[in-house]
Amino acid sequence: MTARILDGKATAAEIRADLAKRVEALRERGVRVGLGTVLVGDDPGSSAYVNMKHRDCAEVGIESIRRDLPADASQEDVERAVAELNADPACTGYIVQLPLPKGLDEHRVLELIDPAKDADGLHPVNLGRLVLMQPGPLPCTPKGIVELLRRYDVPLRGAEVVVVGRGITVGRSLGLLLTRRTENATVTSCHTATRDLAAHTRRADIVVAAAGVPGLITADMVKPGAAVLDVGVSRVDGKLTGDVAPEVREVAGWLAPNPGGVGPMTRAMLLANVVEAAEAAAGA
Ligand SMILES: Nc1nc2c(c(=O)[nH]1)N[C@@H](CN(C=O)c1ccc(C(=O)N[C@@H](CCC(=O)O)C(=O)O)cc1)CN2
Repeated sequence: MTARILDGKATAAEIRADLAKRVEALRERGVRVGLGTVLVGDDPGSSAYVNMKHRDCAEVGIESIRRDLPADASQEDVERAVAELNADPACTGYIVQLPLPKGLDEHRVLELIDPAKDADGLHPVNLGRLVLMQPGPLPCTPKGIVELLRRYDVPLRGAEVVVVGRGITVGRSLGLLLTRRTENATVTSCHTATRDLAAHTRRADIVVAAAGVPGLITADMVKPGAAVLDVGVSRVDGKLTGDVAPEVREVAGWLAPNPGGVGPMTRAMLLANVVEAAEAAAGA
């Protein structure tokens, strides 16, 4: 068996085309849509992601607002940038690119974001809404994963999903999303203290690998026909490397590769969150 590719790049392009029409409809009603980003430091990965987010904005017709701060920016500098974006009427929603350089208090910064402008869904109020299964902006990577699975008709209801990694941007939030009544999956959260990872993944209908350990998921750890989504990001010899070994393609039923799978969906969902916020504010 060779896995069907869950093509996040193509799917994200379709989503952007749809969002461009919605942005145009808002513009015709006099509503401006703007995405802000706060980038601290010069980490090449983070800079590349932020550049891609602004390139996507240009394609869709969303205005870009950038706050790029140097690597030695203080906590006060970052908090000032957040306060400016909270107050800026041109900014519909914004994100603080993570991770922040060491020494900065990430939680404190996320707490200062106006929850109504939280395009990442990572403010404690919005994460609380997710826990309570109330409407609100959803974290972009988990939202992108669910959208990708839906568009490729990967069955979710009652599916056994193993999520490897418990970070807030992916693993932890994804578990909350997939156990909502609209998704109805059964989720097992695996992490560094999981005793027998392979025993869990072999039982799974869907494996989401977000550990950041290159090649962690090997073919013998995957049930034939399962869906495998590679969300891990590591740089090996300067090359982006995922958590899923290449041979998994011969066993899995579906595969979201890395690059080209979940990453572009993360960016598309960020734009979707901004457009949804603008539409809600405009009563559209
Ligand atoms: N504030 C946030 N910070 C981070 C998030 C997040 O959701 N919000 N997630 C990750 C990184 N991330 C978003 O910023 C992200 C990851 C991957 C991609 C992407 O398009 N990847 C491409 C390939 C890129 C490359 O070649 O390097 C792909 O997978 O095809 C975009 C955004 C951590 N930080």
